[in-house]
Amino acid sequence: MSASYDPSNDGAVTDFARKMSYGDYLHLDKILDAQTPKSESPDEMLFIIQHQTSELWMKLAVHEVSSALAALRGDALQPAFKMLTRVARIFEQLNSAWDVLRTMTPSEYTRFRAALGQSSGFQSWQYRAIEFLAGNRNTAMLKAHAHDQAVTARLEAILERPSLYDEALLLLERQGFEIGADAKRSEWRTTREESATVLAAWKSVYQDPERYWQLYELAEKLVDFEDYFRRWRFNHVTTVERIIGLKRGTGGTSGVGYLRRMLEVELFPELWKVRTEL
Ligand code: HEM
Ligand SMILES: N[C@@H](CC(=O)c1ccccc1NC=O)C(=O)O
Repeated sequence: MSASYDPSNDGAVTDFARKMSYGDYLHLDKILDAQTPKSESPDEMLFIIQHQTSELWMKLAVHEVSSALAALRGDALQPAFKMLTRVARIFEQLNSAWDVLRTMTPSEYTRFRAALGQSSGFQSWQYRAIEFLAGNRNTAMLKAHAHDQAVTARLEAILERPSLYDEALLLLERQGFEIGADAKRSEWRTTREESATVLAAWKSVYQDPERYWQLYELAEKLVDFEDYFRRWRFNHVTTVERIIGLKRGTGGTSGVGYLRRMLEVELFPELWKVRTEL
């Protein structure tokens, strides 16, 4: 291609005075005007963009998990599978993003860390929404959002209804499996108790995949989702240790100690336990 090539001779549209352009459609004016570093550090831009892009991907994850949950409720398994696959891919994307942030050294981060004040990813409501939607429901996590009525209302609305895993268990029941206490719940705000009855139901599914192919596929989609989610947590805690060591978090927690504890959280416990049983 020569430097004098003019795409408008090829039909490229160039007059957007009265037409919607790429930037108009994507509201790039808003998005690209939202990076305001609080320090002189040249690395703060990386930190901001890393978080903003993560929040955009999380927005899509919230959207997809919500849709998957509704699809399961309506017995539309194929669409739910497609959405869950997409959620796993989003997490893969979030996981790769750590490689960019890891290029920031402790010395570089220290130059702007004080400017962050007490803000922290701990206050990411979209992250909490994903956890709540999946089924990890610790209502104590609502406290950090009490100052924001709109966010609190959105999180409360998620807690009012069954989680993704609850919907998977209700589907098991509709397909004829005994799920015990999970079939009789009247409130959804808290994380359910692990159950031997549910474990036995999943065991039957895994012992005869040909017979229960759809439930088997659903179980593996959920495990895939949790697998990627765990990798995200692991990448986070490793990056955090690499950058701030064992310092307390700006959000007030013990930092790496807190994040290591969170590595133990299981979203779909019986789906992991069933492996030992086969
Ligand atoms: C320099 C990079 C980072 C450091 C040093 C860091 C540090 C921490 C620490 C210490 C915590 C514990 C809460 C606290 O007391 O502050 C935390 C929580 C959290 N961070 Fe980060 N973080 C980093 C990057 C990120 C990125 C890129 C994201 C993506 C959005 C993120 C999202 C979160 C979330 C969602 C939590 C809450 C986790 C939970 O409650 O299980 N962090 N972070
Ligand atoms: N908790 C971090 C600060 C931090 O990482 C952060 C601060 C503001 C916005 C997002 C953040 N990312 C993840 O926690 C720290 O203790 O250094």
